[in-house]
Amino acid sequence: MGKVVFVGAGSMAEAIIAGIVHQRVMPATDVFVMNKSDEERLIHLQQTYGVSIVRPDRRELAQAELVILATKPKDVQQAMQDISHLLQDNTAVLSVIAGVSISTIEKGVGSRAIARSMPNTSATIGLSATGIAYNSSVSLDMKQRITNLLSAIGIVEEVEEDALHLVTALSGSGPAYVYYMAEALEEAALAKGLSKEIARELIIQTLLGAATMLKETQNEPCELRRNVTSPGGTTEAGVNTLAAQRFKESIAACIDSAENRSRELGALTDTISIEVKH
Ligand SMILES: NC(=O)C1=CN([C@@H]2O[C@H](COP(=O)(O)OP(=O)(O)OC[C@H]3O[C@@H](n4cnc5c(N)ncnc54)[C@H](OP(=O)(O)O)[C@@H]3O)[C@@H](O)[C@H]2O)C=CC1
Ligand SMILES: O=C(O)[C@@H]1CCC=N1
Repeated sequence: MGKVVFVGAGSMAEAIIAGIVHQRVMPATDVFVMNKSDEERLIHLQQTYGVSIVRPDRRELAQAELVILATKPKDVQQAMQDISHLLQDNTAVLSVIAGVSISTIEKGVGSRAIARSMPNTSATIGLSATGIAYNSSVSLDMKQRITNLLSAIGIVEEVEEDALHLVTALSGSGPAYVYYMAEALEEAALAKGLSKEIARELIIQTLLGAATMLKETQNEPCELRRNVTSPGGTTEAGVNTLAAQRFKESIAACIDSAENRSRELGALTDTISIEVKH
């Protein structure tokens, strides 16, 4: 991959940069970062990862093989307006922004190779679960390069663009659900007198062990659950309580709300018209 420019330098950009740099996918100095105004943030990324800061004339945008859009959805229109006239025709654009459609990005940066992805913050440690969709201008070669880049931060699954709303709800937001579960387990344990240190260690190992069992045994989650559940035992008592409190229905409603919000964010950005300079 040639030069890569991140437009937006927040937590998601940092997670991807950390993955790219730690996995040595490309020289850190070929990774450039720019944002709206927070210079301290750019310096932090430069000092932590060895990436380069886009210069004031933003010449790196004209030299980029790939531009990664990593702003909040509400800021992407302005960001695209600021950069589109600086891009070469053969520069590809990869978005990591929730909800924003490929057609909105095409309106913002012109007709070119565009990929829309949904990684998650586990990218920081190379364990993102990333969904991706492409427009028809992305060549097989560019798909491969983008997949290689994103593989440095975890697994990559190509899906139809519309499915990215669901992917966002499932694996984009997913780490937060797991952390919420960890919070709940820890609060329950602390309330019953276990020390925070011991509770934390037990919970981390339990989540890690369960995720690893799912991956390594390839068994169905319900089968693994049954293996833990002795008839008349403690797990049955606990799981029955979760079922009575409508655990699965809560999770289904959670995914539904997050997917709907992704669609809403997309609809909001689709309706804003921008002045395109290219
Ligand atoms: N956090 C997550 O778990 C995930 C997030 N995402 C997506 O990643 C995107 C970024 O999220 P996150 O990193 O958390 O957001 P942050 O708020 O941390 O970062 C947003 C960045 O965008 C920059 N920015 C705003 N306007 C412009 C502009 N006009 N030109 C250039 N840069 C601009 C900001 O710069 P400044 O600070 O100077 O204003 C900031 O660096 C979101 O769209 C989100 O949907 C995707 C997957 C997971
Ligand atoms: O909450 C959000 O909107 C972003 C997208 C997925 C994770 N964080």
